[in-house]
Amino acid sequence: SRACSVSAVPQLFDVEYLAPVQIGTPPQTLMLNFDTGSSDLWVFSSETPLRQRGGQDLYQIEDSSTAHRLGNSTWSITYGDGSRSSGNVYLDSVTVGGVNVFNQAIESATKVSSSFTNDAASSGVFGLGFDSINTVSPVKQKTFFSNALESLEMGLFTANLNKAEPGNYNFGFIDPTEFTGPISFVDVNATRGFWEFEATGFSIGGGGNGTGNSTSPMFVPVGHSAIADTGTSLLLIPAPIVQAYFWQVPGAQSSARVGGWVFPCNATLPDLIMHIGTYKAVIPGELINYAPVDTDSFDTATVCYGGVQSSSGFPFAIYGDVFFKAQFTVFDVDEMRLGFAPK
Ligand SMILES: CC[C@H](C)[C@H](NC(=O)[C@H](C)NC(=O)[C@@H](CCSC)NC[C@@H](N)Cc1ccccc1)C(=O)O
Repeated sequence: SRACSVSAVPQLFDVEYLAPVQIGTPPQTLMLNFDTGSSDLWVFSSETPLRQRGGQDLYQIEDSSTAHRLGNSTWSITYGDGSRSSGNVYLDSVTVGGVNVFNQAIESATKVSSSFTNDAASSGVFGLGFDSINTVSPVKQKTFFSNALESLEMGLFTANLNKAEPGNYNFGFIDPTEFTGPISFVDVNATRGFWEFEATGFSIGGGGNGTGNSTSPMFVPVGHSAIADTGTSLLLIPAPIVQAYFWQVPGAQSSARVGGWVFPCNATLPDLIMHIGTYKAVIPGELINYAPVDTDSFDTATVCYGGVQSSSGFPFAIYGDVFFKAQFTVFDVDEMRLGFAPK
């Protein structure tokens, strides 16, 4: 089929969104982390050492009649959070929501780091970045989207993620029921292999309880490069913006112990508006209350962790799932652009 849709299921605290992928013949369905911030499709498999498994469903290579080894090829990937995995490469049939790619490179893990072992729900990562950063050696392999492109109605896919309930990824078409108003587009720079774009600044909106000030909030021109990364949970942006935001929240502080900005869970959080070209991406305050850090047994006040944190340490901002819960996003490789619309 020339288009497809697949559900995106949030895990606890929306830390990641997993989608079902069929691999091999007969089809084996695995839940994979759809990640626009990387370009390797890798899975836990029958080659993953027993002590590095943690209950994940596995790609049983020997059970697939269409699997064949990609000779003397290996892969090895490191992610921004320090997690890593590596292994061998097979070609096999992959189907997502009914769209099939016959000889998709599937990277079988013979080694994974502990954060992957400890994540029982995820059987691997489904890269949706640009082929240039695929790690297979000696010959880089293409992503599913890249391989499926010629058979898709339109050369794009969309992300429609939700807080604590399933959303979906669509390939080859834009579903007008998933957003409101016109889609605003911004150019993509794929030089670093990511869906990279330029944001121009921010403003801080009214509180969640409609106490927004009568005049429109002041635009602050803190321009920055950013990548659209569905594989990152939070919205990581320049420290001055995060500071200015949490200075509006009584009791908020940047905690070295916790490793980021925290605040009283009963705080009313203002909206954060990221300006991208002429588009104003509103992230409602309630999405910025990411999760409780801990409950102080001596009083009801609990400490909560910000869904917006600093991107210092990275060469760009990382617009992760907190952003995609608020904005319908189009990843358009035909026109090399990203599209955003309110939901
Ligand atoms: C430290 C490694 C740097 C970041 C770089 N690696 C990358 O850029 C990789 C491809 N992408 C990533 O590490 C990031 C994007 C760049 S962050 C600087 N996205 C993917 C990540 N969020 C997905 C993930 C999924 C599940 C578990 C953890 C992480 C490299 O290999 O050089």
